[in-house]
Amino acid sequence: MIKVGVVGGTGYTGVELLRLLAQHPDVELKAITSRGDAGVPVANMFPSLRRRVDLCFVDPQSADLGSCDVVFFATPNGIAMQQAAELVAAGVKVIDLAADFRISDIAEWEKWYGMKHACPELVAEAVYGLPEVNREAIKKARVIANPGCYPTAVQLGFLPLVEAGVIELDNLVADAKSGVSGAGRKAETHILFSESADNFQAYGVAGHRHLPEIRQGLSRFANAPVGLTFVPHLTPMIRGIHATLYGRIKKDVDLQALFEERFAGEAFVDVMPKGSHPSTRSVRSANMCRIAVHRPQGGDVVVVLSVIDNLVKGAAGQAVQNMNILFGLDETAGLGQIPLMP
Ligand SMILES: NC(=O)C1=CN([C@@H]2O[C@H](COP(=O)(O)OP(=O)(O)OC[C@H]3O[C@@H](n4cnc5c(N)ncnc54)[C@H](OP(=O)(O)O)[C@@H]3O)[C@@H](O)[C@H]2O)C=CC1
Ligand SMILES: CC(=O)N[C@@H](CCC(=O)OP(=O)(O)O)C(=O)O
Repeated sequence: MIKVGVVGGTGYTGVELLRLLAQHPDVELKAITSRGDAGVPVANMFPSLRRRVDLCFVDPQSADLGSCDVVFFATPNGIAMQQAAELVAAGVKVIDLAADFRISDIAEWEKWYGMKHACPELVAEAVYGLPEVNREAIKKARVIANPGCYPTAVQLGFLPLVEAGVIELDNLVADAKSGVSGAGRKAETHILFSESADNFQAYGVAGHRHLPEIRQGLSRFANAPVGLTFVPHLTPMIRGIHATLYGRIKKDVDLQALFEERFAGEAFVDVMPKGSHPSTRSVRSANMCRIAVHRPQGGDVVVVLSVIDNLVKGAAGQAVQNMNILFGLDETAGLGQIPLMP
């Protein structure tokens, strides 16, 4: 059994990790942290986990993380980078759901995240955990930077087009909508029910911190610089991201075949039949990205629709997928959930 620690077990991605890990055949949960709720049984806070998780939260300072095989950080940005080096030195694998190890350019990271990086040397060796691109490197990683939610939906949607040189790279557009759980469980005015329900709003148009992450990924796929306009929106649903992606076609290829071939054999990317409009509900609670590719009126613009559950393929599910790859398990172990309908 793989001994697992979760730092940040009281948050949304933390409890989602617990839901998935508690059903995983090869995992033993050893430590789940909370600063404010240390000593409280996990199942008291989350009755959905009654009879599945019998641990109490422990304070992160006193948690025995060094005896785990892998530790997930489901914490705000800037926490994992303070503890990763010590864990790695003790032979513990680290999977960070936050952004501490996602951006190779430290100055760029410090600019967008507004803090000094505590551990730049590990950024250089960390592997960006997008399995559909980096599977081989993930197998050997000591630190995995789990991708952001928007970056997962946007990169997977653009991947076949950018890799194959099918679209112009100077002016890609990603118009993305997220459910409110994307903002986490901490109290903030803009995510109050009376502010976010029956409402719809763009934000971060001038620059969102996922912009450099997406741009870095797309530039690597293309092996060339990429121009991207990224506009996120908050939409009144709990879970889900819907990304609508636009690019100008420069090479006339069978787009449906391109997508089907690129993702053939991928358990967690579903290329839908031609003409489809994937819904966020079709991936709710599942580790899945569903994609449809369109060429409206046969023109020179390609439109890709990419949907994920932000908490699963956009966070905890992808983190478990990375753990499976890292430990040589079946990549789908513990990730067989079928989305909830309705
Ligand atoms: N929500 C989403 O859809 C996605 C989130 N992410 C990223 O995952 C991370 C977690 O997000 P999310 O679960 O939404 O956030 P939440 O705000 O819901 O939870 C944050 C968790 O971190 C713990 N925590 C906060 N500060 C510290 C600290 N200084 N030391 C140790 N633990 C701490 C909190 O627990 P306590 O206060 O009890 O200690 C809580 O359990 C973030 O970096 C986020 O950006 C990534 C992809 C998608
Ligand atoms: C709806 C909402 O607020 N979403 C969050 C992004 C989600 C997230 O958790 O960001 P990371 O993946 O980088 O950690 C935001 O825009 O800040």
